[in-house]
Amino acid sequence: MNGADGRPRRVGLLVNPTAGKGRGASYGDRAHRRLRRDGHEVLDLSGTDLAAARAHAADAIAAGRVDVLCVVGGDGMAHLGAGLCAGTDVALALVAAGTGNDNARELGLPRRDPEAAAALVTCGRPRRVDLGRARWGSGDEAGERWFLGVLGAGFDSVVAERAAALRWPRGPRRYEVAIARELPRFRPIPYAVVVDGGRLETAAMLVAVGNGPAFGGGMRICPGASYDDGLLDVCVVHALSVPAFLRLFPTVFRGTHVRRRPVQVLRGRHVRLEADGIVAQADGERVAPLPLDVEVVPGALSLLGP
Ligand SMILES: Nc1ncnc2c1ncn2[C@@H]1O[C@H](COP(=O)(O)OP(=O)(O)OP(=O)(O)O)[C@@H](O)[C@H]1O
Repeated sequence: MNGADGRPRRVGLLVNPTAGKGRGASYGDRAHRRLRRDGHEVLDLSGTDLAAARAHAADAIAAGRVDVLCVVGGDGMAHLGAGLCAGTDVALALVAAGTGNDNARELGLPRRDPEAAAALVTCGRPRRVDLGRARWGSGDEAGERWFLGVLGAGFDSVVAERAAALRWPRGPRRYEVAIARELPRFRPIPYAVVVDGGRLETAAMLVAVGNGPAFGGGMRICPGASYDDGLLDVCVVHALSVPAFLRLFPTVFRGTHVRRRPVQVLRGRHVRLEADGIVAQADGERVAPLPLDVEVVPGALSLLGP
């Protein structure tokens, strides 16, 4: 079937109904209606959970049944979609419906407007963007994960692990509770960070590897990162007292923390992160315990943008 512009569009639609405190379900319906109205053939690949959604979409892509994958959700869905489309000819469309939407915002995509976002399938321009690829383990234990925005391994990911383990409260408030519990006991983490062969050993609060600039709902942890420069930005927040760490926190939303002395920014194509007991998160999704090797893969994703 042809799209409104005459180009063939078989659209795999992947909706996370839980995204944005339940906004995902209605945004998914609205995106679906818009795609159908624009004349596209829509294949609903959504699942009851993340694993089912991933399996449906991976099967459809492997079988050559879709030209475009349209994901409806937050950064977690952008993460999933980027990984599914990486290295394929299937273009990704993002319908931002999350709480953070860091990638959609930094990529200049519509937010809170599912019709406008879905319309990019018809009239958007495909743009090649870089992806990060994290690899770990060997043999049967080996794994890899693509990511679009930021991979974090430090205080941020310790808090995320803690929040995931909490039964109560639900939603973003669980991060506030997790921060309140972790902060008093948190000690700088001994890391080895190897960027293009240059090894840095340091005690730090966190290390973030950015293909894009932001994570955590507007925190521009790697403000100089660009999705199409063929490089990863690495932000190291060296050891700080808890009060000094708290004072640094608001500056991260503006990205001005990088001008402060305890913060160091490195840039390169390959990054190895080593630390004991730290589990990395990327695009807000759990990845794997360190050590990890991260590389940038230039132009790995075709993204539909304005
Ligand atoms: N049916 C489903 N399909 C996909 N993911 C689901 C589903 N149900 C629950 N999830 C969970 O939703 C998480 C991703 O949420 P997503 O990022 O899309 O929204 P958000 O957390 O509200 O937004 P943001 O990450 O931008 O703050 C995944 O980790 C996954 O476990």
